[in-house]
Amino acid sequence: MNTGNQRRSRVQGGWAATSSGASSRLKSSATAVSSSDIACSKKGDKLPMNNAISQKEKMKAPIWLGKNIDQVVPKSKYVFEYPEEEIKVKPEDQVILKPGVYDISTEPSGLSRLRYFPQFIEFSRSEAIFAELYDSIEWHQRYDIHNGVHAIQPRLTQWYSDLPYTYSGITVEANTSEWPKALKELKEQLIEVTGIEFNSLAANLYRDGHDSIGWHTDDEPIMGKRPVIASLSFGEERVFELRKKPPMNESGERDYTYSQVIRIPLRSGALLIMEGCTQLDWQHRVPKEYHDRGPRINITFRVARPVEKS
Ligand SMILES: O=C(O)CCC(=O)C(=O)O
Ligand SMILES: [Fe+2]
Repeated sequence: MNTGNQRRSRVQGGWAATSSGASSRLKSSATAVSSSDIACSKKGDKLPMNNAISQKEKMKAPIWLGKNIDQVVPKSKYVFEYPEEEIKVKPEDQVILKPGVYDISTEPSGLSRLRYFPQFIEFSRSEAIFAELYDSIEWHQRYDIHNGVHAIQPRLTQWYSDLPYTYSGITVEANTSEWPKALKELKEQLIEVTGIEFNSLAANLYRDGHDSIGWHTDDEPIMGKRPVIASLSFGEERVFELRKKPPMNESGERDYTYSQVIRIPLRSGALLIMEGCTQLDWQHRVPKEYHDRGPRINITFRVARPVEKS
């Protein structure tokens, strides 16, 4: 509502500016605009009195106060301003199907590298190995601890190493029992092709499509900072997924909504080697599947060394 000393004239849907009000603001910010330009007044019309707007009103008068159809709009008013909020776009999921060496990220921490050999072991041998491992490994049902709560692992496992292994809140004791023959042979074959002296292994038996392993990293201290992990698969094909770790927020949490995801089908006889910073900068998992899947065995060869106490 206009009060006596705040009176302005309404002209064709806009507020008629005063020479000392909005018009003076426009003059100072762009090319000089005369009061007749601004007010679209007929000759002889009276412009509102300058002193009709209080000093306070002039200060808070909105920028569009003097806008009118004849007004020359200073270009600078339409300069595009970038939104302050960061716009995040989730990169498209990638699928790796061809054999090769894949450098999946380069962070300040270093390079994360995968080596993928879909048919490292020929099919008939891999099926024979599956049968041998299924029968000869003493499979265990273990539990994870999440936030103090025990949860049954949706798979069976075994660990072979002179050292105990701690992950997901549980410690699996060292297991110095003799390795099944197939595992000894596979270890020698991998040492030969990689030059890495693997000395430990974790075995998983996924009984069907409902068995899985959740997002995790194999970053147990006994494996060192940039472990090389060689993973062999036998039996039913399952999809192995990796997702990039985003930076932590102020509360130490990570939001994976926009993370890059890589999928790799691991069929019987496939070898996948994770190395460099893959355990630092990425997580991996084998998700549940909702259609029929037969059993699958996965063996991950690792190098475990006692952790030096500082
Ligand atoms: O089953 C797989 O392919 C992965 C197993 C794994 O990530 C693990 O044992 O840490
Ligand atoms: Fe793992």
